[in-house]
Amino acid sequence: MDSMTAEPTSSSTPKGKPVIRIQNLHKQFGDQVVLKDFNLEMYENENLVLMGKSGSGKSVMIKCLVGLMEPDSGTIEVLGQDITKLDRTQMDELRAEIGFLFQGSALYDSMTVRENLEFPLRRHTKRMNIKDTDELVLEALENVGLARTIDLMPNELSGGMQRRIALARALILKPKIIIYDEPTTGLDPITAKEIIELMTSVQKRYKTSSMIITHDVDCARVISHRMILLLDGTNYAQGTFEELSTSEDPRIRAFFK
Ligand SMILES: Nc1ncnc2c1ncn2[C@@H]1O[C@H](COP(=O)(O)OP(=O)(O)OP(=O)(O)O)[C@@H](O)[C@H]1O
Repeated sequence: MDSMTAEPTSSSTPKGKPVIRIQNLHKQFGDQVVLKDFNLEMYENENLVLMGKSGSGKSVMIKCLVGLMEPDSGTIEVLGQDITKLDRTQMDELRAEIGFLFQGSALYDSMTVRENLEFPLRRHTKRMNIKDTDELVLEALENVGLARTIDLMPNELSGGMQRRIALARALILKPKIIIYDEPTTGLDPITAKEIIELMTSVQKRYKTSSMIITHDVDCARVISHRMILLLDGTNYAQGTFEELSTSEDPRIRAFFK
Protein backbone atom coordinates (compact mmCIF):
# COMPACT_ATOMS: atom_id res chain seq x y z
CA MET A 1 0.00 0.00 0.00
CA ASP A 2 1.17 3.49 -0.82
CA SER A 3 2.44 6.00 1.68
CA MET A 4 -0.05 8.52 0.31
CA THR A 5 -2.81 6.67 2.13
CA ALA A 6 -1.96 8.81 5.13
CA GLU A 7 -4.00 11.91 6.04
CA PRO A 8 -4.05 14.50 3.27
CA THR A 9 -1.15 16.85 3.57
CA SER A 10 -1.49 19.06 0.53
CA SER A 11 -1.61 22.80 1.02
CA SER A 12 -4.31 22.99 -1.65
CA THR A 13 -6.69 20.82 0.35
CA PRO A 14 -9.42 23.00 1.84
CA LYS A 15 -9.13 22.82 5.59
CA GLY A 16 -12.84 22.92 6.43
CA LYS A 17 -14.85 20.43 8.45
CA PRO A 18 -15.50 17.00 6.99
CA VAL A 19 -18.87 16.90 5.21
CA ILE A 20 -18.59 13.18 4.48
CA ARG A 21 -16.80 10.66 6.61
CA ILE A 22 -16.82 6.99 5.70
CA GLN A 23 -15.05 4.58 8.01
CA ASN A 24 -14.33 0.90 7.48
CA LEU A 25 -17.12 0.45 4.97
CA HIS A 26 -17.62 -3.17 4.01
CA LYS A 27 -20.02 -4.43 1.37
CA GLN A 28 -20.18 -7.77 -0.34
CA PHE A 29 -22.65 -9.61 -2.52
CA GLY A 30 -22.46 -13.34 -1.79
CA ASP A 31 -18.75 -14.18 -1.95
CA GLN A 32 -17.88 -11.08 -3.94
CA VAL A 33 -16.30 -8.49 -1.67
CA VAL A 34 -16.79 -5.09 -3.32
CA LEU A 35 -15.69 -2.71 -0.55
CA LYS A 36 -13.48 -3.70 2.36
CA ASP A 37 -12.39 -1.31 5.06
CA PHE A 38 -13.01 1.57 2.72
CA ASN A 39 -12.33 4.99 4.24
CA LEU A 40 -12.99 8.42 2.83
CA GLU A 41 -13.19 11.96 4.14
CA MET A 42 -14.39 14.90 2.13
CA TYR A 43 -14.07 18.43 3.45
CA GLU A 44 -16.07 21.63 3.12
CA ASN A 45 -15.45 23.42 -0.20
CA GLU A 46 -13.38 20.55 -1.49
CA ASN A 47 -13.39 19.05 -4.98
CA LEU A 48 -12.60 15.42 -4.33
CA VAL A 49 -12.03 13.20 -7.35
CA LEU A 50 -12.66 9.49 -6.98
CA MET A 51 -11.11 7.19 -9.55
CA GLY A 52 -11.55 3.47 -9.83
CA LYS A 53 -11.88 1.17 -12.77
CA SER A 54 -15.23 -0.11 -13.95
CA GLY A 55 -16.78 -2.45 -11.40
CA SER A 56 -14.51 -1.29 -8.57
CA GLY A 57 -17.46 -0.32 -6.37
CA LYS A 58 -17.88 3.44 -6.88
CA SER A 59 -21.64 3.21 -7.40
CA VAL A 60 -22.01 0.82 -4.47
CA MET A 61 -20.19 3.34 -2.29
CA ILE A 62 -22.46 6.20 -3.47
CA LYS A 63 -25.58 4.10 -2.88
CA CYS A 64 -24.43 3.35 0.66
CA LEU A 65 -23.67 7.03 1.14
CA VAL A 66 -27.18 8.18 0.28
CA GLY A 67 -28.95 5.34 2.06
CA LEU A 68 -30.06 3.44 -1.05
CA MET A 69 -28.01 0.40 -0.05
CA GLU A 70 -27.22 -0.92 3.39
CA PRO A 71 -23.55 -1.53 4.19
CA ASP A 72 -22.58 -4.81 5.84
CA SER A 73 -20.51 -2.83 8.34
CA GLY A 74 -18.79 0.50 8.79
CA THR A 75 -19.96 4.01 9.58
CA ILE A 76 -21.08 6.78 7.27
CA GLU A 77 -21.52 10.35 8.39
CA VAL A 78 -22.92 12.98 6.05
CA LEU A 79 -23.00 16.60 7.21
CA GLY A 80 -22.31 15.40 10.72
CA GLN A 81 -25.15 12.87 10.82
CA ASP A 82 -24.74 9.12 11.11
CA ILE A 83 -26.96 8.02 8.24
CA THR A 84 -27.72 4.62 9.76
CA LYS A 85 -29.56 6.38 12.57
CA LEU A 86 -31.84 8.47 10.35
CA ASP A 87 -35.50 7.65 9.74
CA ARG A 88 -37.03 8.06 6.28
CA THR A 89 -38.03 11.69 6.71
CA GLN A 90 -34.64 12.65 8.08
CA MET A 91 -32.93 10.80 5.22
CA ASP A 92 -35.15 12.66 2.75
CA GLU A 93 -34.14 15.96 4.30
CA LEU A 94 -30.49 14.99 4.10
CA ARG A 95 -30.83 13.96 0.44
CA ALA A 96 -32.12 17.46 -0.35
CA GLU A 97 -28.67 18.71 0.71
CA ILE A 98 -27.03 16.49 -1.93
CA GLY A 99 -27.21 17.27 -5.64
CA PHE A 100 -26.49 14.61 -8.25
CA LEU A 101 -25.28 14.88 -11.78
CA PHE A 102 -25.42 11.42 -13.24
CA GLN A 103 -23.70 9.95 -16.22
CA GLY A 104 -25.52 11.19 -19.31
CA SER A 105 -27.70 14.13 -18.46
CA ALA A 106 -30.82 12.06 -17.76
CA LEU A 107 -33.29 14.84 -18.48
CA TYR A 108 -36.90 13.82 -18.97
CA ASP A 109 -37.47 13.98 -22.73
CA SER A 110 -41.19 14.68 -22.51
CA MET A 111 -40.78 17.69 -20.21
CA THR A 112 -39.64 21.22 -21.01
CA VAL A 113 -36.49 22.57 -19.41
CA ARG A 114 -38.66 24.43 -16.87
CA GLU A 115 -40.54 21.23 -15.93
CA ASN A 116 -37.29 19.29 -15.67
CA LEU A 117 -36.02 21.82 -13.16
CA GLU A 118 -39.28 22.00 -11.24
CA PHE A 119 -39.24 18.25 -10.77
CA PRO A 120 -36.78 18.03 -7.85
CA LEU A 121 -38.55 20.95 -6.19
CA ARG A 122 -41.89 19.18 -5.98
CA ARG A 123 -40.95 16.88 -3.13
CA HIS A 124 -39.43 19.67 -1.11
CA THR A 125 -41.48 22.83 -1.73
CA LYS A 126 -43.73 22.38 1.29
CA ARG A 127 -41.09 21.33 3.77
CA MET A 128 -38.60 23.95 2.60
CA ASN A 129 -41.30 26.60 2.35
CA ILE A 130 -40.48 27.36 -1.26
CA LYS A 131 -43.12 29.76 -2.63
CA ASP A 132 -41.68 30.99 -5.87
CA THR A 133 -40.44 28.06 -7.93
CA ASP A 134 -40.19 30.29 -11.04
CA GLU A 135 -37.54 32.39 -9.39
CA LEU A 136 -35.49 29.34 -8.38
CA VAL A 137 -35.74 27.80 -11.85
CA LEU A 138 -34.62 31.02 -13.49
CA GLU A 139 -31.77 31.55 -11.05
CA ALA A 140 -30.52 27.98 -11.61
CA LEU A 141 -30.66 28.44 -15.39
CA GLU A 142 -28.86 31.78 -15.21
CA ASN A 143 -26.10 30.08 -13.24
CA VAL A 144 -25.38 27.83 -16.19
CA GLY A 145 -25.94 30.59 -18.76
CA LEU A 146 -29.07 29.03 -20.27
CA ALA A 147 -32.06 31.09 -19.10
CA ARG A 148 -33.17 31.42 -22.72
CA THR A 149 -33.86 27.69 -23.01
CA ILE A 150 -36.53 27.62 -20.30
CA ASP A 151 -39.41 26.65 -22.60
CA LEU A 152 -37.48 24.33 -24.91
CA MET A 153 -37.58 20.54 -24.94
CA PRO A 154 -34.36 18.58 -24.22
CA ASN A 155 -34.15 17.30 -27.81
CA GLU A 156 -33.87 20.91 -29.01
CA LEU A 157 -30.60 21.27 -27.08
CA SER A 158 -27.06 20.08 -27.79
CA GLY A 159 -25.46 17.41 -25.58
CA GLY A 160 -23.39 20.04 -23.78
CA MET A 161 -26.44 22.21 -23.13
CA GLN A 162 -28.35 19.21 -21.78
CA ARG A 163 -25.49 18.51 -19.39
CA ARG A 164 -25.58 22.14 -18.23
CA ILE A 165 -29.35 21.95 -17.66
CA ALA A 166 -28.80 18.78 -15.64
CA LEU A 167 -26.25 20.69 -13.58
CA ALA A 168 -28.77 23.51 -13.05
CA ARG A 169 -31.26 20.88 -11.86
CA ALA A 170 -28.71 19.38 -9.47
CA LEU A 171 -28.12 22.85 -8.03
CA ILE A 172 -31.64 24.08 -7.71
CA LEU A 173 -32.01 23.24 -4.03
CA LYS A 174 -28.62 24.81 -3.32
CA PRO A 175 -27.14 21.57 -2.02
CA LYS A 176 -24.13 21.53 0.26
CA ILE A 177 -22.70 18.51 -1.54
CA ILE A 178 -22.75 17.62 -5.23
CA ILE A 179 -21.90 14.20 -6.56
CA TYR A 180 -20.88 14.12 -10.20
CA ASP A 181 -20.81 10.73 -11.89
CA GLU A 182 -18.66 10.87 -15.04
CA PRO A 183 -19.59 14.50 -15.82
CA THR A 184 -17.54 14.69 -19.02
CA THR A 185 -18.19 11.25 -20.51
CA GLY A 186 -19.47 11.38 -24.08
CA LEU A 187 -18.65 15.05 -24.58
CA ASP A 188 -16.16 16.42 -27.10
CA PRO A 189 -13.02 17.97 -25.51
CA ILE A 190 -14.21 21.57 -25.89
CA THR A 191 -17.62 20.94 -24.37
CA ALA A 192 -16.00 18.84 -21.64
CA LYS A 193 -13.77 21.81 -20.83
CA GLU A 194 -16.82 24.10 -20.63
CA ILE A 195 -18.53 21.73 -18.22
CA ILE A 196 -15.41 21.54 -16.04
CA GLU A 197 -15.20 25.36 -15.96
CA LEU A 198 -18.85 25.53 -15.02
CA MET A 199 -18.37 22.98 -12.23
CA THR A 200 -15.49 25.07 -10.91
CA SER A 201 -17.47 28.31 -10.94
CA VAL A 202 -20.49 26.62 -9.36
CA GLN A 203 -18.28 25.24 -6.59
CA LYS A 204 -16.99 28.73 -5.84
CA ARG A 205 -20.35 30.52 -6.05
CA TYR A 206 -22.38 27.99 -4.08
CA LYS A 207 -19.52 26.91 -1.84
CA THR A 208 -20.43 23.30 -2.45
CA SER A 209 -18.26 20.33 -1.68
CA SER A 210 -18.03 18.15 -4.75
CA MET A 211 -17.30 14.48 -5.22
CA ILE A 212 -16.39 13.82 -8.82
CA ILE A 213 -16.28 10.28 -10.10
CA THR A 214 -14.34 10.26 -13.31
CA HIS A 215 -11.94 8.35 -15.53
CA ASP A 216 -11.06 11.60 -17.29
CA VAL A 217 -7.48 12.46 -16.31
CA ASP A 218 -7.78 16.00 -17.71
CA CYS A 219 -10.92 16.61 -15.68
CA ALA A 220 -9.14 15.31 -12.56
CA ARG A 221 -6.12 17.51 -13.21
CA VAL A 222 -8.18 20.68 -13.57
CA ILE A 223 -10.78 20.22 -10.89
CA SER A 224 -9.37 18.14 -8.05
CA HIS A 225 -8.07 19.54 -4.82
CA ARG A 226 -7.47 15.96 -3.81
CA MET A 227 -7.98 12.51 -5.27
CA ILE A 228 -8.78 9.07 -3.97
CA LEU A 229 -7.92 5.95 -5.94
CA LEU A 230 -10.23 3.01 -5.32
CA LEU A 231 -8.54 -0.33 -5.86
CA ASP A 232 -9.37 -3.83 -4.61
CA GLY A 233 -12.24 -2.40 -2.58
CA THR A 234 -10.06 -0.05 -0.58
CA ASN A 235 -8.89 3.54 -0.65
CA TYR A 236 -5.54 2.53 -2.14
CA ALA A 237 -4.03 5.99 -2.35
CA GLN A 238 -4.99 9.59 -1.83
CA GLY A 239 -3.28 12.88 -2.48
CA THR A 240 -3.20 15.76 -4.92
CA PHE A 241 -3.16 15.15 -8.66
CA GLU A 242 0.50 16.17 -8.68
CA GLU A 243 1.41 13.73 -5.90
CA LEU A 244 -0.44 10.79 -7.38
CA SER A 245 0.35 11.34 -11.04
CA THR A 246 4.07 11.40 -10.31
CA SER A 247 3.98 8.32 -8.10
CA GLU A 248 6.34 5.48 -8.95
CA ASP A 249 3.89 2.83 -7.83
CA PRO A 250 2.84 1.06 -11.05
CA ARG A 251 -0.66 0.44 -9.70
CA ILE A 252 -1.09 4.20 -9.20
CA ARG A 253 0.53 5.07 -12.51
CA ALA A 254 -2.02 2.86 -14.28
CA PHE A 255 -4.76 5.35 -13.34
CA PHE A 256 -3.04 8.14 -15.27
CA LYS A 257 -2.41 6.38 -18.57
N1 LIG B 1 -27.24 -5.10 -6.14
C1 LIG B 1 -26.17 -5.80 -6.49
N2 LIG B 1 -26.17 -7.14 -6.40
C2 LIG B 1 -25.08 -7.87 -6.71
N3 LIG B 1 -23.91 -7.33 -7.14
C3 LIG B 1 -23.86 -6.00 -7.27
C4 LIG B 1 -24.96 -5.17 -6.94
N4 LIG B 1 -24.60 -3.87 -7.15
C5 LIG B 1 -23.32 -3.91 -7.58
N5 LIG B 1 -22.88 -5.18 -7.65
C6 LIG B 1 -21.51 -5.59 -8.06
O1 LIG B 1 -20.58 -4.79 -7.36
C7 LIG B 1 -19.45 -4.51 -8.18
C8 LIG B 1 -19.20 -3.00 -8.18
O2 LIG B 1 -20.23 -2.37 -8.93
P1 LIG B 1 -20.32 -0.81 -9.10
O3 LIG B 1 -21.56 -0.55 -9.91
O4 LIG B 1 -20.24 -0.14 -7.78
O5 LIG B 1 -19.03 -0.47 -9.97
P2 LIG B 1 -18.53 0.95 -10.49
O6 LIG B 1 -17.16 1.16 -9.93
O7 LIG B 1 -19.55 1.99 -10.20
O8 LIG B 1 -18.42 0.68 -12.06
P3 LIG B 1 -18.66 1.67 -13.33
O9 LIG B 1 -17.45 2.57 -13.41
O10 LIG B 1 -18.69 0.71 -14.48
O11 LIG B 1 -19.95 2.40 -13.12
C9 LIG B 1 -19.75 -5.09 -9.55
O12 LIG B 1 -19.10 -6.31 -9.68
C10 LIG B 1 -21.25 -5.31 -9.53
O13 LIG B 1 -21.63 -6.38 -10.34
